Amino acid sequence: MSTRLVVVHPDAGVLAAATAARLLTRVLDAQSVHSPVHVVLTGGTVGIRTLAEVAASPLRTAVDWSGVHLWWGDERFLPAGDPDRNETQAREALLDLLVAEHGLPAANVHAVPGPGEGPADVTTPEESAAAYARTLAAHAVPGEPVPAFDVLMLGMGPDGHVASLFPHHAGLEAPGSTAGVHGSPKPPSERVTLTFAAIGAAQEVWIVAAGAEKAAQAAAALSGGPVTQVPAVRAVGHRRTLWLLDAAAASEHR
Ligand SMILES: O=C(O)[C@H](O)[C@@H](O)[C@H](O)[C@H](O)COP(=O)(O)O
Repeated sequence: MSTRLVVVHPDAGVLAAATAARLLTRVLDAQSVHSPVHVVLTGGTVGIRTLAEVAASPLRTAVDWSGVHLWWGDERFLPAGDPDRNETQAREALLDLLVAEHGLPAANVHAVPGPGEGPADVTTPEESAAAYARTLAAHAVPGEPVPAFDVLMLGMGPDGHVASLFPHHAGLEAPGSTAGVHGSPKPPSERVTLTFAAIGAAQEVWIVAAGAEKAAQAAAALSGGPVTQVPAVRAVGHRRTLWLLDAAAASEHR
């Protein structure tokens, strides 16, 4: 039985700082029980701001990063190092620091292959998705498609998308654990995303959203709107789903 919690913070800055503290203590709790710990990161302004808050937190030194694996819920299909890649922004905000000074093995950072990357030398979002799915499966319990992610973080767009799962898009019903995306309404148009099946494998799913422009879709998702219109409604954790909002994004939720 999955439980749901809605937590509202006064503004985006406090939301990012609180989510960073929550992530660090959740990783600490998880690694006191099992290793490795798997965390899925998100792109977007609040997602990256949360990583910067982790980098600024003294609590980061309490985590044994050698036993943590980091993944992405989605990625823009752009060349390695492109400033618009979620990976690039995450490395700049936090991951480079964790690798350089806190013992996070570089091999534990599982980037989604961009054009020309990876052993498969991918050329399309579908090839990248397939390569990413193979890596996910290689780190899963035998027979499972993806690891049992301890925490899977998601931002939410004003249209209610999470990861790169957009309203009325084919990705909503994609089989398997990953999918290639074309025609994304949020640029760039080509992306790679986890599917809802992969998202649902997470013990905890955290949807982190700030801003009045998210209020209508946050309220729609929380009241159970159709997934074709508000994909975030299907972002549910196996054990727990947290909606972490600022007051503006929560302003239409009753
Ligand atoms: O690749 C991406 O763009 C993100 O993964 C995307 O899903 C993002 O999290 C939402 O669009 C929210 O973004 P903002 O927090 O910037 O509104």
